[in-house]
Amino acid sequence: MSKVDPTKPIIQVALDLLETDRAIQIAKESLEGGADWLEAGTPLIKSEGMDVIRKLRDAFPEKTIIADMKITDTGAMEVEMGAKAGADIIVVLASADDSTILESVRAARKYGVKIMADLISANDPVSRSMEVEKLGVDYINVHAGIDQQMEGQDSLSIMKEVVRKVNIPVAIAGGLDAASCAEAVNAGADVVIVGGNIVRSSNVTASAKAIRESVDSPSTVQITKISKDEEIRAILESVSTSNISDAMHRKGAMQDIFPMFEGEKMVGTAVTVQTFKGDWAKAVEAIDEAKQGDVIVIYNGSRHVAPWGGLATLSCLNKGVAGVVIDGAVRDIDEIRKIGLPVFATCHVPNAGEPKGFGEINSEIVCGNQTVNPGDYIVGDDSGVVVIPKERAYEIARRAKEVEKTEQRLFEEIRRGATLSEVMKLKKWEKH
Ligand SMILES: O=C([C@H](O)CO)[C@H](O)[C@H](O)COP(=O)(O)O
Repeated sequence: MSKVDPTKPIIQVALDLLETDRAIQIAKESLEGGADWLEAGTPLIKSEGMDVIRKLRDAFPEKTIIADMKITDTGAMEVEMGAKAGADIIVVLASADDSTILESVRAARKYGVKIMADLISANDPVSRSMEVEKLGVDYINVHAGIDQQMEGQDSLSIMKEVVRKVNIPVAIAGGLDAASCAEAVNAGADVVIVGGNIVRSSNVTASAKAIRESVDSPSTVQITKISKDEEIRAILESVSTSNISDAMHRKGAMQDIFPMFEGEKMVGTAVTVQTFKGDWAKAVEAIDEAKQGDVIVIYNGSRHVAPWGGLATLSCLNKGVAGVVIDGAVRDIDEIRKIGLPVFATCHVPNAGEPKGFGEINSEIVCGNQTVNPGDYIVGDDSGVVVIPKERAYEIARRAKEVEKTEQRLFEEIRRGATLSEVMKLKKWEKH
């Protein structure tokens, strides 16, 4: 049960952006959707300095403004900066030394502001929450950082313990959406801090409104739990290969592999095939090894003799195979188009080889100049094919989703009349 007002938990929107003018516009749209508090996010403060707090204060004189400074040292000096710039609540790292927290609290009392202690990366967050409460902080934030979220960490289970141990209001942050906000409120969160799922949405007001509704009526929100693999596949279905390439810092894209017809999306886990020029046996036998939702990834190496065609493609449908990638040629494009299974290859030719039987199924291969291991996630669309190592699949999927969200918001701002370089302030961010 919330310690502040159980009927109206607070929505704090984290303006994790780089530019003041975009932050102010997005803040306005979030408030229209029902957000309560405005947070100058850490990246925004680093990019624009304390001036962004002054500008937020001028633009929103009545609103509670949080400066997410994540103070680690010189507590008094930094709290003074935040307070004099116009913040109401200043964020100190709970993992900072006790001396820094005490100095922050003393300065906060002097300047009439409050302190929120952020438990991000604290060694023993539950014990530390009790310690920082004793040191005098006003709020605790149980927080899974953005990089931590990408690796699957979340803050809800820790928050459930923290709310039982402290008497001050508890905030929660870490990739919250409408459903997880409802869960957090049900578990006793007083403040839900939402960044990406509001500020990078193409419709900020609607996203804030959805969070407002779930926070105000948390018991009506349906929570569905799915497996990691289902979650990875669902995210990869919703993003593009370009989003994934950005998330992988331009690694993972196969070279010289193209869709054989357009408009097909393919997501699945690799069954790998090493075969040889003019030999199609292993490529076709791999269909029998494949499970529902697999992608058959073949190295063949010939541009002139195809190890794959229409009959093999039709066989894939019977096994629920999600698609085929061939470093080499494919034939029967007209049949494959009718069958509708996504097939990606180097080129197409009419010639087939023979079923000689050389090669391996499910060994490490190189396809399109990328190493592919069995079980790696393979995604294809009109831009090409990317391979995601299975060990990093969840993280890359989550990061690709963040890339997609950022782009959706940029699309929206360009649609309103700006150009890409204006929105991104390209000149300002060129290397000095
Ligand atoms: O504090 C945050 C992070 O460390 C970057 O500064 C975020 O504002 C916080 O995690 C909320 O953002 P989302 O996780 O994107 O909801």
